[in-house]
Amino acid sequence: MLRAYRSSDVAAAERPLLEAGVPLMERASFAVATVAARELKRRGHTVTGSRILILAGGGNNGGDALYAGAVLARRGAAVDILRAGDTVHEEGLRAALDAGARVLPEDHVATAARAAGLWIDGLAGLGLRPPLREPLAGLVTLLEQERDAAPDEPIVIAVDCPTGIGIDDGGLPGPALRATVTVAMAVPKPGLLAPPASRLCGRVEVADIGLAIAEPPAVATLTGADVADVLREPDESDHKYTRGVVLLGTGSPEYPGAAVLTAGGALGGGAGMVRLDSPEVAHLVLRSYPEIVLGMGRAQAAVLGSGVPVSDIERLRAPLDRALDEQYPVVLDAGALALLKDGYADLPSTAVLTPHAGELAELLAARGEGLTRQEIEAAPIRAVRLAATVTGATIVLKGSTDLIAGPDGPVYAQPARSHWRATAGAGDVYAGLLGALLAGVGEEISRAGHGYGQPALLAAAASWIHAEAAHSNGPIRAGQIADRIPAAIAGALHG
Ligand SMILES: NC(=O)C1=CN([C@@H]2O[C@H](COP(=O)(O)OP(=O)(O)OC[C@H]3O[C@@H](n4cnc5c(N)ncnc54)[C@H](O)[C@@H]3O)[C@@H](O)[C@H]2O)[C@@H](O)CC1
Ligand SMILES: Nc1ncnc2c1ncn2[C@@H]1O[C@H](COP(=O)(O)OP(=O)(O)O)[C@@H](O)[C@H]1O
Ligand SMILES: [K+]
Repeated sequence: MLRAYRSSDVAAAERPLLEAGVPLMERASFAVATVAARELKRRGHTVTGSRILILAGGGNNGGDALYAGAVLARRGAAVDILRAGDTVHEEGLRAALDAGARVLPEDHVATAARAAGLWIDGLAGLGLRPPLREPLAGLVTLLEQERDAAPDEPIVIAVDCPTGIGIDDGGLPGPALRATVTVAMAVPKPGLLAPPASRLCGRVEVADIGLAIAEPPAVATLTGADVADVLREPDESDHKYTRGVVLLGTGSPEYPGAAVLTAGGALGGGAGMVRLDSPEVAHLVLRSYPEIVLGMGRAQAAVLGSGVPVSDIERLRAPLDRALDEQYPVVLDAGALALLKDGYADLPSTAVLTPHAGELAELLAARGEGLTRQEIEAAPIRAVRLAATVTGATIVLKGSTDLIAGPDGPVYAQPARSHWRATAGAGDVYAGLLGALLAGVGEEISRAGHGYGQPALLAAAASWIHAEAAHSNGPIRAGQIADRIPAAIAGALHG
């Protein structure tokens, strides 16, 4: 699991080590220089003979970059230093100059940026409160223009974070310097995992500088190994009912395919049985999946609303009330979200809402929290947390990176592996898959009260599986994503 911590938690953990004289900056700069050398090699270059631009701001982030410049200059690189800030880390600057680096005159920035094959962004790190002020804002804008104009894009190594991003909230309130690789010191910070800031980070590498943080993470990303831990494999004591029954209240004459796709997601996700309570489209679903059973009945989880138009949502009220009364998990998608606009003031965390940004804006507006779709997209971590707090439910904000928040615990940020996933019906497949995961541990969830944390963890696991199943170098249909879920699960369980 990638665990991201707020900058204040990182600073608090660093303090005693710095007071004890632990050379954190030396370790950090060595990690940056190592990554820089490796990236040059990947492109067929050597450190010797390469031209490198060190962007040194006034804080310790600039210090890291200057010491990294010293290491690279000693290894034969031609290193130019851009002093951005009235003061820079003096020892770092001396080390770089002693190793043969040179300080650029101010009016040479554009020329030096164009000449360098690799830039090290040490303009600002954890101490930054965006948006950038002048002169940094102008400098970053100029560098971005130079990069766009360059025939060969330079490699940009961000020290700790791309300068300008919202480190703790994932926002992008102004200009920021996009990176090829971000070398996160000790731990990632929330903006490295969560959009929109995460889109500027390139590949995130974590440098072990010997710092451990005990606090719970603010944002986390599951890996395949975490998903394997979360899934319960059937054993000799299982039968279809213990595996979990998923009840679908999905699809309608207007959107019949949604019933097929949620059924595909639930069956692919390993439900012991899938029941369908949508008589008007039952025959269509049976044609694709003869495994499904028709009608209401006992269930360990329900999936409601995918492909149900607002004109028809009253039919979802009975299955929703039943899930809430019997305390089993329920996924509320599309049409079912409209049902929540009146009443249902206090939902349990076992109700999992799966809106995209537009649906989340409507849901929040109905609860007196006026956030536009654009505001949600600009600060989505804040929006999912807010939605979880005001509803009590678990929220999955679907997008290029799915963001998942429960009433407590971290926000999970699960990135897509391919943007071909953005196709009609992919969300329906997700809803069905999530239903299967929730049903498989449904009994455990109800027994542990409302199982805080657990539904969010399972929703994050479903996002990982969905992203894996949708991984593709070319177009993919939602039905194909459903078909590839079993292989994605097998891959998580058995590599
Ligand atoms: N704390 C430490 O001693 C260690 C820190 N490390 C590095 O140090 C960094 C943190 O160092 P600092 O706390 O010095 O912070 P920074 O290096 O991020 O310095 C903040 C600088 O940005 C400027 N700034 C802040 N907001 C601005 C805005 N909106 N517009 C323009 N300028 C702005 C400040 O005036 C200051 O010069 C980490 O990210 C990491 O790279 C590592 O060396 C490991 C040890
Ligand atoms: N840019 C993107 N890249 C990858 N996946 C995306 C992107 N945008 C959205 N998605 C995914 O596509 C799906 C869209 O779901 P949704 O909006 O409910 O559409 P539908 O109702 O047609 O299924 C979600 O699983 C979401 O995570
Ligand atoms: K930086």
